[in-house]
Amino acid sequence: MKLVLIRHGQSEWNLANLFTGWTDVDLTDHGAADAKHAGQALKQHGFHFDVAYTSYLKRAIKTLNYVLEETDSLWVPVHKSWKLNERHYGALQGLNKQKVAEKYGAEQVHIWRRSFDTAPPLLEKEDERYPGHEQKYKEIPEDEIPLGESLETTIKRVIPYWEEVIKPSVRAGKSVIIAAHGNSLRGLMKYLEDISDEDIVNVSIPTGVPLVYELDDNLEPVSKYFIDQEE
Ligand SMILES: O=C(O)[C@@H](CO)OP(=O)(O)O
Repeated sequence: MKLVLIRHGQSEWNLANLFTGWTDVDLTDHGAADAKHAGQALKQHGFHFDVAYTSYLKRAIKTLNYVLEETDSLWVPVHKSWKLNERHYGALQGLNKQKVAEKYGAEQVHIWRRSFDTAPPLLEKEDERYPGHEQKYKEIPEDEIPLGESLETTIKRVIPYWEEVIKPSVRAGKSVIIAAHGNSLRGLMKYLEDISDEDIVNVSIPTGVPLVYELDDNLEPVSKYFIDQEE
């Protein structure tokens, strides 16, 4: 069985080097082109999909749509969930990564960006960036609306969604693609590959490049590879 993961193509805030998290920024033209190339590469390698999963954020949704279009799979059911959203970056959202590094030090910024269990500074509920103010998050119980997430707390929402919703589709033999984000996908990779809390610090995922897992009958990964968009 194969499972395809793809991080969205370059977003406006990737380009501007801003902490993004749940901020719903669009793809750049470059990001849209990356997503189309990813779809073309998947098609060349014989991929087609039966079902797709993505987040509530347009950079992932649009990336998925480009991939589905290029693989003649626009018809497939698409399931969206906030549980696949990027890690919420709390009070860092909207700040420039370089400027924050100048103020707090590169090491602190690396810890905020890549550590397993360090959360960013949290938002206040009165903050306009609080997700509870947005229509699309009205379904989330108030005590589950994040004020800022570590990778560890992101995993606590991503993995139940994988186990309860996505995994049954894979187990049923469906060809599944998940279009999501750097840190929601790092959380899933950590779980699938049993990567340690220490080693996950060194894992980053490129934008707009499909990552294929080949899974055995127990859905344990037996191999993984990126599909190069230039091929
Ligand atoms: O800003 C963000 O939300 C993420 C993804 O772009 O950044 P990083 O995990 O690389 O800090």
